[in-house]
Amino acid sequence: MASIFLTCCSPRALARPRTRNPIPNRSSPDRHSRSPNRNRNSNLKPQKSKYKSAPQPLTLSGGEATTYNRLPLKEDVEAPSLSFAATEFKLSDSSVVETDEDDEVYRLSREKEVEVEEDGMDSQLRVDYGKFEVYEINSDVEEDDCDDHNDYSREEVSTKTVNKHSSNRFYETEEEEEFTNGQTVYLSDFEEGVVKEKGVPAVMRCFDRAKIYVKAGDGGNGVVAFRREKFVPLGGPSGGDGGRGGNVYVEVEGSMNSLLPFRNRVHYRAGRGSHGQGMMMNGAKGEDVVVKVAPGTVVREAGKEEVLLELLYPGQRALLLPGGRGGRGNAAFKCGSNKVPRIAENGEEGPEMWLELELKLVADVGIVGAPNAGKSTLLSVISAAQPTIANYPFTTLLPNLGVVSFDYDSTMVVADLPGLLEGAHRGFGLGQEFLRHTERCSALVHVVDGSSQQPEFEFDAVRLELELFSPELAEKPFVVAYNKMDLPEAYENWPSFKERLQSCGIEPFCMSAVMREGTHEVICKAYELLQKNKGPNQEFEGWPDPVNLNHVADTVQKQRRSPINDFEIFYDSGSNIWHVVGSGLQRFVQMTNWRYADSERRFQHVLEACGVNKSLTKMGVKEGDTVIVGEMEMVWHDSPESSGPSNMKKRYDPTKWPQLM
Ligand SMILES: Nc1nc2c(ncn2[C@@H]2O[C@H](COP(=O)(O)OP(=O)(O)OP(=O)(O)O)[C@@H](O)[C@H]2O)c(=O)[nH]1
Ligand SMILES: [Mg+2]
Repeated sequence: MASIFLTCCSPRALARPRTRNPIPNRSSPDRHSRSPNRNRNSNLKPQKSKYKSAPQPLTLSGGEATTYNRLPLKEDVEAPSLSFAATEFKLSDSSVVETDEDDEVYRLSREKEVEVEEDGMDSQLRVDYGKFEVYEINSDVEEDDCDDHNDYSREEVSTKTVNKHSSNRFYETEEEEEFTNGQTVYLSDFEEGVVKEKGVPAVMRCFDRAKIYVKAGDGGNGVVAFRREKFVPLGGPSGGDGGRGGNVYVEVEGSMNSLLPFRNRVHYRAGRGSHGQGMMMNGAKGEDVVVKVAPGTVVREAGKEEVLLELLYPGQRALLLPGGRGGRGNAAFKCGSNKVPRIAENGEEGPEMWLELELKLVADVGIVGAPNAGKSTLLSVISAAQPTIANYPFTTLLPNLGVVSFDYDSTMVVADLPGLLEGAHRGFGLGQEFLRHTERCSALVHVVDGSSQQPEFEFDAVRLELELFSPELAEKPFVVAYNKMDLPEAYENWPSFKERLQSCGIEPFCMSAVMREGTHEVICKAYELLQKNKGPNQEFEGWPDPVNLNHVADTVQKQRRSPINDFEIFYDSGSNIWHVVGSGLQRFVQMTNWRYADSERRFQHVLEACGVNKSLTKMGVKEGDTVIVGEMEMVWHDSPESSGPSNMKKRYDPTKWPQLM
């Protein structure tokens, strides 16, 4: 385990919530303008002699804020398990923090010692580095995060951590602390997969993930009515059927490129069908609801792995949940033996479900690289996209898409992703949050900041992160674009970088994104790779079979059509209760309107006809036993002429009566 030293501010400062953005304010004079004019001094094509004679000052934007990402050796990361319990990582040769053996919580994967200065008191604070998530974000996102109601409460998490460290004054007042090097640390439980969720601001989390509730409309009820009209004696039953409930559709909206709208709306309910009316008037159909998602959205049922839908192309529409059938009115029950039926059905309940949406951007080429390498600048140069560009790491918090067009026929969609940090595959930084968006890319462009201290290591770091995140991702064809060639240090490093990569069989490209030099070659190469490795986007020929998209609705319909005599019986010997379970039977119970006298008779008849009574007798039901079918609870009575369940009562009455004192 490793240790790290942290300088603490005054306790007052600690107690106060502090911005997580260690980056200079936008209005701050420290911050460099993104205008290419600042590079006017530097020549477009650096000439060695010129830089030697009059080297450009290192204050040129683009070179100074580059973060150098040193990665641990791959074996060091891979060897230990990432599980929570008692795992040791050796990230450096620093001293290992002693942890309390009794407390499993403190036995974490990595620990770094933090030196704290507090009110003149210098002390060595032992901080469990594994509990921190390190990232930098910009302040407007932070605000967004704060007002998120669905957000996992960071305070909750911190409180837990505070309790664990209750003996430590530093943690009693502080949930976040800044490292001296400008990084902000949040306390959170270090549990694989959970850390990322808790630490990532809502706007970023909701960018490509959402959880929504959908419900198809219930069918309208049928009614009992009789025709009464002058000169029409015995007009007969005239109760109309209820209207069908509205359906739930999921449709791909081409203009959407995130799932952020689902932050504002979570519940999608289709309208219920109108009830039938007298004079044979059927109810109106309920209003459909269309859930619009971005191209590339994967739909799952909440908590399940199985993918229900994968919606890739604008205009695709899937019928997810069909609305409930309208109940029949008494006119529908008229028959030769019963010309005056006093019975009508309830509308069928519409199915409901919680869905998890996940967006994997449909891009042909993904631009990856360390923070501040110039990825967004490249995208802005090659496409009409206008991503935010600034001279500090993690300017890009959400992926940006741009369309590169070579001519009318050949275009490709390019995604600029947030920068990758050391440990990104374990949730550090932001990049990993969005790495899955490259899974659908056919090629990658690695932008390397040539002005960083060791561009080769920066490149290796990103490669390693990709590999650790997903080996398939690392196998995708890629172009290496060595950026910022207009800066002297980049120019000087280029030969060694090129040599190093060539020795590995990679032919790197050099460019200056700001000066728009060399970018065309890079993008042409990426296009060439794309053509060679056509992904799912290119394989698409024509619209997919619409029946496939409606398979969820088909399953629901199939379930609805299941025969009424398809049931199972379970016996609870402790309480003498017989449970009769079968979707056809349960649906029948739900649609029976018990207010009408004929309904109970019909129900008894159905139980007899579909063999429930016979099966119960065979299984040994006794006088007084309870029989439960759907929401109805009955008592079994043996009688010589006809035995069967009677004394029906609803198991749970949904009506909530006010409590009278
Ligand atoms: N001198 C020089 N500066 C560049 C060049 N390309 C980008 N920059 C500068 O580098 C800084 C970072 O550029 P971005 O495009 O925001 O970098 P990024 O990789 O998108 O950064 P993140 O979004 O934070 O990961 C900006 O100040 C750019 O103006 C270049 O070719 N030459
Ligand atoms: Mg960027």
